[in-house]
Amino acid sequence: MARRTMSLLLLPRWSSRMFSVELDGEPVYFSIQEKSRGKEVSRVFSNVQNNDRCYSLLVCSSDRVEGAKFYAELKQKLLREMPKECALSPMCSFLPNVKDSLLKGYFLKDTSPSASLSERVLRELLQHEPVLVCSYLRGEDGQQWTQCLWKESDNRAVEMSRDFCVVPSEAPESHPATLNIINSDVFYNFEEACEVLKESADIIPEATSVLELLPSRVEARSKPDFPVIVIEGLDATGKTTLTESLKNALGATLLRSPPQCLSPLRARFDREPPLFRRAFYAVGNYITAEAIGQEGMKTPVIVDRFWHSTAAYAIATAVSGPVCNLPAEGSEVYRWPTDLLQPSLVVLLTLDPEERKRRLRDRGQGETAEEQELDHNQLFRLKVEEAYHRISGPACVTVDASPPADQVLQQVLLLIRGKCHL
Ligand SMILES: Nc1ncnc2c1ncn2[C@@H]1O[C@H](COP(=O)(O)OP(=O)(O)OP(=O)(O)O)[C@@H](O)[C@H]1O
Ligand SMILES: Nc1ccn([C@H]2C[C@H](O)[C@@H](COP(=O)(O)O)O2)c(=O)n1
Repeated sequence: MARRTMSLLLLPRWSSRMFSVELDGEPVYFSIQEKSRGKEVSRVFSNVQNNDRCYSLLVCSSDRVEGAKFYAELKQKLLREMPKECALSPMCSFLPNVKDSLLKGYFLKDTSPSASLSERVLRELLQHEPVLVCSYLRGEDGQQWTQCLWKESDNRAVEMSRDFCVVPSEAPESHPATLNIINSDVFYNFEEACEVLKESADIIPEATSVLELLPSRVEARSKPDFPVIVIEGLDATGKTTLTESLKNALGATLLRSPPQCLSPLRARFDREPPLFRRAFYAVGNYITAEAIGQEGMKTPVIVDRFWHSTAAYAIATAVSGPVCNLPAEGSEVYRWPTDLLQPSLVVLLTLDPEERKRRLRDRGQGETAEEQELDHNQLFRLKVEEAYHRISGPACVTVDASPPADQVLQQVLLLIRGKCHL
């Protein structure tokens, strides 16, 4: 196994860090603080029995491509190699309010009879991979827990200090994922998204094919002469139906993001971790923008999904838990990219979840993993919709998509005529 590059950035500030473990889809926070009597036990440890063992693993790579790939592989590796009694919860560590300080990993609770298998797997990971490994020791009072960082040289667990222990913490002002959204989940200019594809070409050969389809740089084009109308919404809200009708009604050109030329590569990137998947969709918007620039000189242009989709799905996936965990309205994560063509109007189709499900069932096509997630996970659906609403520059205009298709069309035509003077 090749030795991977390890970042030492966090070690000296370990005690300033906060930790978050996902329990039932909700982050539970703790930190490492000076021991004092009467502190509560963190909820993370409240159901740990005497013979159970707890560990944390944090990915700590100085190379973002390697780190993203390894984080995705780590889960599979742990599921494969750890004892079957070992439960895995996503966790992270971060410096509150410090951008790019997020380290992702897993919290492990091992209830198997012996420590030998799990400790062998963890020792091997520590030797060969960019990970920090900690184990947790219950204090003599049977209540407080100490965090022990494993030392790399001899694979021994080293107690940070008996004077420091795990204590529950209040949720930070913003969800930890927010600290790393920019340029990991959402890209705010063409160059940043391209850079990820360039860096990943060694491990994802298809990245080279995507790069070959891209404009060499994004040219500052003059605004198209004709209006550009983007139709957004969750799957099965009626985008395809409406965009086809608008095309006919307005004599418009219909474009999509991602564009047709990326279709053969899409499934490959949908299987990749968020860093690569999101960079793929981000550059797709720029290819579509090129086409909008050309077609918009000749006819009105209708676009089926654009930047709002790219950002809203990425933010909603990155941020766990309920809608209130999303970055607040007005946050910089909702801003429009500096170099991406701005449409004249963005329409967001909204639909009652039951009606959307009925339409999905009636359509009977396969769903992508993210579409299945939307179906099963009410919270995720709410977060995507809310993120759509918060994106600005241009903001979207909501249209109720539950009436019959011809009525939705008339409603949107009214909007277009009002806003775009068509
Ligand atoms: N206003 C409407 N009333 C009833 N059914 C509709 C309406 N609009 C679309 N449908 C039907 O709902 C289903 C989903 O519509 P459509 O494919 O247009 O959605 P979509 O948003 O493009 O989905 P996706 O994003 O998954 O491609 C289709 O079977 C379509 O015929
Ligand atoms: N411009 C776009 C278009 C799509 N996506 C992503 C977001 C979802 O994962 C999925 C939905 O697309 P659909 O299956 O309805 O074609 O694709 C994006 O990020 N940016």
